[in-house]
Amino acid sequence: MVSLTLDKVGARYGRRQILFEASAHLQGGMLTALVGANAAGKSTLFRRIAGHLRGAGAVRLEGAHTHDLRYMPQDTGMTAALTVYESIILSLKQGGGGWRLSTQELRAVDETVHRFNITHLVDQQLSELSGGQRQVVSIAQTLVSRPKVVLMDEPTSALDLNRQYEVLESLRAYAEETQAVLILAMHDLNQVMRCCSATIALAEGRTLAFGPTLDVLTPSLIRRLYGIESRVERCSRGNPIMIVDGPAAQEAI
Ligand SMILES: Nc1ncnc2c1ncn2[C@@H]1O[C@H](COP(=O)(O)OP(=O)(O)OP(=O)(O)O)[C@@H](O)[C@H]1O
Repeated sequence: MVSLTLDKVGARYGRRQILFEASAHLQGGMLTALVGANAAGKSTLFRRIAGHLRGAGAVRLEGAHTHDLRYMPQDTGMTAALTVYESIILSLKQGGGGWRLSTQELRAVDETVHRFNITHLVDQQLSELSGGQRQVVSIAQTLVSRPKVVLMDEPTSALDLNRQYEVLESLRAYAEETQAVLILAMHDLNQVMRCCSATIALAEGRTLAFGPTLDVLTPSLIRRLYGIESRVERCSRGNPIMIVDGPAAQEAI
């Protein structure tokens, strides 16, 4: 089992402190959401965990090494003159090991292409993809090497409703199969409630709450995070959904 512990993690850009003692303990095998308002520090926390930024506190991995970690930033900028298939192979080969593909590696590429339902895109040039297609290809590139720790910055922000469901289900299946730690920075709280077992809530660089998603995403926390009045109800299938009533009164925040 893989686990990731954030122990009073801090981070700064130059002299500006962005993260303050962010703490959480994440188990593998499920999806964890990272939520918070714009500029709360979600991407900064990912950069700190990925080792792109230094800072106070400690990031501890158990059952995995730092080379097992993949970070998919918000803007993946696909400019290389490659086909989708070539780009996924390139991602697999980034860890080294020469250019010859073993049967196992070929199987990993094909499995990933199937998992994310992009077989029809494999021969297409990256430059010819739509925004949503690029996002799914980027997810495939991130997971092809079967990393044990995965940080994804808004992985479904460009996807239509159907594709969001499909991709989040595939990510959940990947986490279960590999027992990997997957953290997804997300703004769609309904998708978070549906797919993510645990949630970290970040506000102004501090972890306000961490735990089972439905315990974290209470109306009072949502009011505090976003200044929004909301309530949680059940849809016709019994799943929790968040109803937004509107902006909270200033004195209530
Ligand atoms: N490279 C950088 N240099 C200086 N400041 C930065 C840099 N990147 C981000 N910041 C600042 O750090 C703060 C947190 O930004 P971050 O990108 O981590 O927020 P976020 O929670 O991911 O936001 P969003 O939901 O809008 O993507 C912001 O105030 C931002 O201006």
